[in-house]
Amino acid sequence: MNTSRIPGFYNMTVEERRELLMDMHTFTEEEKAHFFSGEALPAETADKMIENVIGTFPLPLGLGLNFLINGKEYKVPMAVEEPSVVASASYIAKMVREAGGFTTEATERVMIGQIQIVGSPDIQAAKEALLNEKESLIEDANAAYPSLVARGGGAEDLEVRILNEASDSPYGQMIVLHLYINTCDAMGANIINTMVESLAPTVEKLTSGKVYLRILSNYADKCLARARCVIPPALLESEGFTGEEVRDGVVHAFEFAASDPYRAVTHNKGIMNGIDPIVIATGNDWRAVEAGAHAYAARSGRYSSMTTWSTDEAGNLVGELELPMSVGTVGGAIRVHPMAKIAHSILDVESARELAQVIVSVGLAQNLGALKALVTDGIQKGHMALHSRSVAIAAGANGEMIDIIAEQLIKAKEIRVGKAKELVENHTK
Ligand SMILES: CC(C)(COP(=O)([O-])OP(=O)([O-])OC[C@H]1O[C@@H](n2cnc3c(N)ncnc32)[C@H](O)[C@@H]1OP(=O)([O-])[O-])[C@@H](O)C(=O)NCCC(=O)NCCSC(=O)C[C@@](C)(O)CC(=O)[O-]
Ligand SMILES: NC(=O)C1=CN([C@@H]2O[C@H](COP(=O)(O)OP(=O)(O)OC[C@H]3O[C@@H](n4cnc5c(N)ncnc54)[C@H](OP(=O)(O)O)[C@@H]3O)[C@@H](O)[C@H]2O)C=CC1
Repeated sequence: MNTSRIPGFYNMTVEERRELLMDMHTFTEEEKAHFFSGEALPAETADKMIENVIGTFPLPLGLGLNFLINGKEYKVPMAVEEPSVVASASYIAKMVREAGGFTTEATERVMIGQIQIVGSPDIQAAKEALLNEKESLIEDANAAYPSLVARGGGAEDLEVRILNEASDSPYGQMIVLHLYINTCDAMGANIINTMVESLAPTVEKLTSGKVYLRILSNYADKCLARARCVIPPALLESEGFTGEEVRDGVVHAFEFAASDPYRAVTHNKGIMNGIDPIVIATGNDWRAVEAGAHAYAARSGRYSSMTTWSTDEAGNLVGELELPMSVGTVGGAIRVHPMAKIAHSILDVESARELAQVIVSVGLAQNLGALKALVTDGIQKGHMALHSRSVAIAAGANGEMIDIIAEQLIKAKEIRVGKAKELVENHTK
């Protein structure tokens, strides 16, 4: 039974959770071996992935539960070191599923390759020359990656921009060619770079200029994913707060973030709390996603909230998130890192477009989790209660002592390492 609603999952042992997943999903023997061995990434594999390897740096991998997106169930693998993130995502996903779940959509997967051309004697003539050869440039780019074209992707369009045209610009004029490439299910950085590099000699000839940079743009604003949720106030009710109060608080919190970059950065960090863990767990490039997301949040010219929260005519809370999402289900480390392969088996998405839509849903849920806590009890109550276990470990607790010290910290309402050290000393006396 493929449901993502597994009440009490967090009360099971790690071993019990793994066993349950084995029953719910199909894994290869190799995946099972990795899953149970505790060795997430063998040193020999790590040594082939990056340079100067001296070890690996594991992160906890948890499951965001309860996600219902476009009517499909998802258990979301999340690799993250911060307590309460997974719990909060699961909490809001549970609420949203009661309201019918997330609805999402995504554009086609069009990524951008840039070619920088400097020193053309007649910049307008150079632009014209490139545009006149548009079809043959696209053909040449595709000839550099025929397997992508065979999959239904490849270079589809081309644009030419002139930068710094104004005479008072402090920087030199240059031409930038944008090649629009459908990268199918790959994030596409290497594919794009291969294509734009292959065009450079022709571009130099056509423009009589010098080509410098030939690289993808991480501002993937033609590769967008959107998520939406509509929540009746009754589901938002919280101890001491009506659903309407919570709803209005969330809308005010959004307006704060939309009006003030100091708040917007923290608000958006809360969104990335949900996004980065799934991007990491699925073996994707989280720096690329982070860079694109923050640039998109500043697309109006002013850095602002990535999400919007409003009230509809029926009084429901409506949340929306649209972001560039340059992720893949193939390529890069995805089929190399054993845990990324396992994460894909659990997540069970069929395409990069589907993965992108799951990711923005988690980002939207995570944002609401934080905002709901902030406009009611404050963040410390839920977050610090879960953080208390890390504090106990930092103070030297181990084994069964961890939960005992964590409990004592919560009771004392002093969740800090100094207090935990005192408690550990008393405990071991
Ligand atoms: C932590 C909760 C969810 C507790 O909230 P609660 O009301 O005590 O939760 P509950 O006990 O009623 O449980 C509700 C559901 O939450 C999940 N859940 C509940 N507990 C667990 C757990 N231990 N492990 C796994 N899942 C858990 C689980 O799905 C559960 O349903 P069930 O399965 O029981 O039917 C809530 O207080 C919360 O969402 N707090 C916000 C936490 C948060 O945002 N953390 C991010 C770190 S802070 C930060 O970095 C960002 C920030 C805040 O600065 C961003 C910003 O400013 O905007
Ligand atoms: N600025 C940036 O963001 C940069 C990022 N990178 C890194 O690049 C990597 C991502 O590049 P990417 O090009 O995606 O990865 P790869 O270089 O691994 O290319 C993906 C490969 O997947 C194969 N493939 C199999 N099935 C499909 C499918 N359905 N759709 C598309 N391709 C398929 C293709 O090979 P074939 O056609 O032969 O089967 C293709 O070569 C990441 O590791 C990233 O960190 C690198 C440079 C810059």
